[in-house]
Amino acid sequence: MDETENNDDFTFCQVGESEPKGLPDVSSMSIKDEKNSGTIWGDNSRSNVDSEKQEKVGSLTFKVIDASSQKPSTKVGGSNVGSSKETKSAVKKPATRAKVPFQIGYSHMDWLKVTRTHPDLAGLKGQSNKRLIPLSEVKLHNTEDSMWTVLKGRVYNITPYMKFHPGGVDMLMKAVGKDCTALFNKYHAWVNAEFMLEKCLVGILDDSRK
Ligand code: HEM
Repeated sequence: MDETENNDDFTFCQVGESEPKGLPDVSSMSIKDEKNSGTIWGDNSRSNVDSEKQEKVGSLTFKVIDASSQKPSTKVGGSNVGSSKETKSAVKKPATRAKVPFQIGYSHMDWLKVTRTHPDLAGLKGQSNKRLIPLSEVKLHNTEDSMWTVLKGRVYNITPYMKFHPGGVDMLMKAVGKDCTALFNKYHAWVNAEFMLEKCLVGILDDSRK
């Protein structure tokens, strides 16, 4: 078989015998039951804890330990094990992502089909999509029949994409007539909009003009 057809491209890495340097010896550590010791850190590390209080989130009860005056003696790879900051950040609620009901005919695949079949999604009517466009012109396109946005320095006509947006029309409306790069990155920096909106490109943002 030709070597280029060979799918067997796994990379194996040999694990050496020696212990990695700079890590604590975990074999000597022990995790004690709450009933016996009250903590999983063992007795020594608790001696300079400032205060300890019980807190409740939903059905979970946990202890918040304020060790702010503790010296950073147990640093491993840049993180201070058992610091009060870390203990508290575990309590932080995760950001909720509202699920938008899926509409038949408006899936990602449906959108891709539209981009392949529609002759002029951007509404260019023969104009070049390399034209330099000032933000003032983008701002004018905030009506239902023409909605423009700026994303990463490019100007798009997102009117045809509205109903296909998995985050919903209302969310995408926040992008209309302005630069939505920050919002876009906040919600989904991983989305390849350059590819998805390729056919909606109307021009390049002109930074030199207002
Ligand atoms: C302008 C270009 C945009 C494109 C091409 C786009 C595309 C997408 C895509 C492909 C998803 C699904 C991502 C996934 O499931 O991992 C998504 C979800 C989402 N988008 Fe956008 N988006 C854009 C702008 C925005 C803006 C400006 C906002 C906020 C104001 C926003 C808010 C959201 C939210 C909240 C979701 C999550 C919906 C869910 O989890 O069900 N998007 N978007």
